[in-house]
Amino acid sequence: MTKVGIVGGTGYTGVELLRLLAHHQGAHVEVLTSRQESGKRADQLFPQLRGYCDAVFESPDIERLAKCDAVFFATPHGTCMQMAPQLIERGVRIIDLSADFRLKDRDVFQRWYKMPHTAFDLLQEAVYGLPEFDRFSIAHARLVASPGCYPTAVQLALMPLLELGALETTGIIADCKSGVTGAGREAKIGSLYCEATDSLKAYGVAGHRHLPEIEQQLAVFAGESVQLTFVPHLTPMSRGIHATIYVRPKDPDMDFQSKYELRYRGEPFVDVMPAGEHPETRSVRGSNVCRIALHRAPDRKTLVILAAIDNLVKGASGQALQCFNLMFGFPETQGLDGPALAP
Ligand SMILES: NC(=O)C1=CN([C@@H]2O[C@H](COP(=O)(O)OP(=O)(O)OC[C@H]3O[C@@H](n4cnc5c(N)ncnc54)[C@H](OP(=O)(O)O)[C@@H]3O)[C@@H](O)[C@H]2O)C=CC1
Ligand SMILES: CC(=O)N[C@@H](CCC(=O)OP(=O)(O)O)C(=O)O
Repeated sequence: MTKVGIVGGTGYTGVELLRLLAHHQGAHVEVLTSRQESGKRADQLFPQLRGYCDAVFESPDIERLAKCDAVFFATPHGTCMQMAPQLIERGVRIIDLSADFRLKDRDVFQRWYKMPHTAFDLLQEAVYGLPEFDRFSIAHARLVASPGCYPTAVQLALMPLLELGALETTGIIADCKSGVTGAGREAKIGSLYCEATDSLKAYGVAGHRHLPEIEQQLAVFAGESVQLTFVPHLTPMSRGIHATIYVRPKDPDMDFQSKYELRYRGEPFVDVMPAGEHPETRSVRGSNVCRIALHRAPDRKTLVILAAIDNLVKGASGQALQCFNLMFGFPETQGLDGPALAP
């Protein structure tokens, strides 16, 4: 059994990792941390885990975590960078769900996250954990930076055409909607039922911290800088991300559908829907799948790309587990099989 640690086991992504790992044949949760719930059994706080998880929360401790083969950090930004150097030195492989190692440029990180980066020597080594782009590097990584939820949907939606050099690389618009679990489990006024329900609002229009992450990665696909307008919205659903992306193809007559089908052929977690379909967040609820559909706008010059993921699965814990499987030689779909929970 591969010994796994989870730092931040009481958060939405930490608990989702526990749910997914319950179906994993080759991993055992050896260390599970929470500073606030230390001493309590996980299945006492989260009864859905009764019969599946015998782990007990403990405070994060390097010596305990160093006994694991892999440690997932399901923690706020700034936590993993404090512990990662010591754990990597001890031979532990790390999958970080936070943004600590996603941005390659330390100054860009510090500007957007408003904190000093204390482990910047690991920034270049960290592998960005999007398996559909580079599963080989993930498989060999000591440190994987699991992508953000919005960036996952936007990248999978745009990667095929950017790789082909088929898009105008300015003026791309990504209009994205997220469920409330995207904001984490910590008590915040904006996440209260009465604040979030029966309403929809944009936020971060002037600049959201996922913008530099998305632009960094799109530039890797395109081989040139890509300029994007990214507008996130909070929607009254618990899980899900929906991205509506407007692009200008260089050749509007290109057969986009077949390019996507070809690019994602054999990908277990990307579903290119038949032409004319519309992905729904409920069709990916609880699943690691990103569903994509392509539509030509009536002007015939604009292509509209739709993508739906579950922010807690393909947008976070599922993708992190997919990376773990690649790193430890398990089938990539281990613990991630099965259809979504819809309706
Ligand atoms: N929610 C989502 O949809 C997504 C989240 N992410 C990222 O994943 C990470 C986790 O997100 P999420 O699960 O929503 O967060 P939550 O706020 O729900 O949970 C955070 C967890 O981290 C623990 N924690 C907080 N501060 C520290 C600390 N200083 N040291 C150790 N543990 C700490 C908390 O437990 P305790 O305080 O008891 O120790 C808690 O278990 C974040 O970086 C987030 O940005 C990425 C993609 C999607
Ligand atoms: C709805 C909501 O608040 N979503 C979060 C992003 C989700 C997320 O967790 O992204 P990271 O992994 O980069 O932290 C936000 O906009 O800040």
